[in-house]
Amino acid sequence: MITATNLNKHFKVYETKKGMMGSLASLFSAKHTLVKAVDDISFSIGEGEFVGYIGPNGAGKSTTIKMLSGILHPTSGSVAVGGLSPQKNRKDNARRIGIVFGQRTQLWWDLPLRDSFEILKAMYKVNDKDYNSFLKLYDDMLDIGKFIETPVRKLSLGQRMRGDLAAAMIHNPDVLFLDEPTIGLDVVAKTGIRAFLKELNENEKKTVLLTTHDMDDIEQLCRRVIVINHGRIILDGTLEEMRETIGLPSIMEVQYTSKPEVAAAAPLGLERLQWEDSKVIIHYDRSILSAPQLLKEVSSWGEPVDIQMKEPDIEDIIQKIY
Ligand SMILES: Nc1ncnc2c1ncn2[C@@H]1O[C@H](COP(=O)(O)OP(=O)(O)OP(=O)(O)O)[C@@H](O)[C@H]1O
Repeated sequence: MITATNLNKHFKVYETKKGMMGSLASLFSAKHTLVKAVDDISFSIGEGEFVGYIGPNGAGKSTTIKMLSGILHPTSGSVAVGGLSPQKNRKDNARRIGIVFGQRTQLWWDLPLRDSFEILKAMYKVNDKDYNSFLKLYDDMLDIGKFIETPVRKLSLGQRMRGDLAAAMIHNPDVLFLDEPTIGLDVVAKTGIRAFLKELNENEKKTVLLTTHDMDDIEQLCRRVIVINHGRIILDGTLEEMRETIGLPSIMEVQYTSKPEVAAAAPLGLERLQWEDSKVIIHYDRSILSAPQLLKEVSSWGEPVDIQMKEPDIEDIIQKIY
């Protein structure tokens, strides 16, 4: 369904000098550095897959998505969506894909949400019957009926994101590219968006490529993850394989009634300890040390009043892969 073959995108970044004369000189200077934003990557995603595309800031995720959606041309190599090149068949590709960039909106800021939908309906030449089914389905799944008459600028971030997701699906594409769709959302809004994406994949059979910095998105939605760093793929496999390869650390935060007395001899599997007054943050390898074993250990250090389990950030995971 989606393939990238020996894909490269290199950007020439020209050296800029300070001051007016410097800026003028830079115009004629040939000095530049080459940024290999995407560096010889290949992958293939089948119909109906839900794949997490993860990596630290500047890894090359957005650049890949921009090439898959036809916004950018590869320096070399190729991409195909449903067998077609997005660069050579921009219009056909646009009908087949939906895109959401969490940091930007494709909705018209001052218009009610419904007007944005109607503009997109006209752009994609969606007939009335399909449009009405779309409105019904997305009201059921995202509750958009509640705020469809509200100008986009007055929507909460969670509502705006739901509007953006619905807008990306107005022409019923088979493939969805999502670049950080849960960024900045609170827990409740994130849960709603995840439930919607799960339904879209499982019931509507959409193929999804998701970029996120939130490990919970990955855990709850993706069976497969592609990890990219410095433009290169460093891991492509199931979540279980990623866990095995990395020995994924888990985090437990324990709040005590007073400063705890941590035992000098750490149990096997405990990797890192951080103190913040009466709170202790523990990074541990759960393939060696189970949560119940750790709970028993931390209970002997003092009187816990609150215990929270956390997943590591994507950045922690990438660091661990290296
Ligand atoms: N138009 C451009 N000109 C020059 N360099 C660019 C351009 N676009 C991206 N880059 C560089 O390419 C690299 C990859 O950027 P990209 O936006 O794809 O990363 P990302 O993985 O999406 O990061 P983030 O998680 O921060 O969004 C970075 O070093 C970035 O500075």
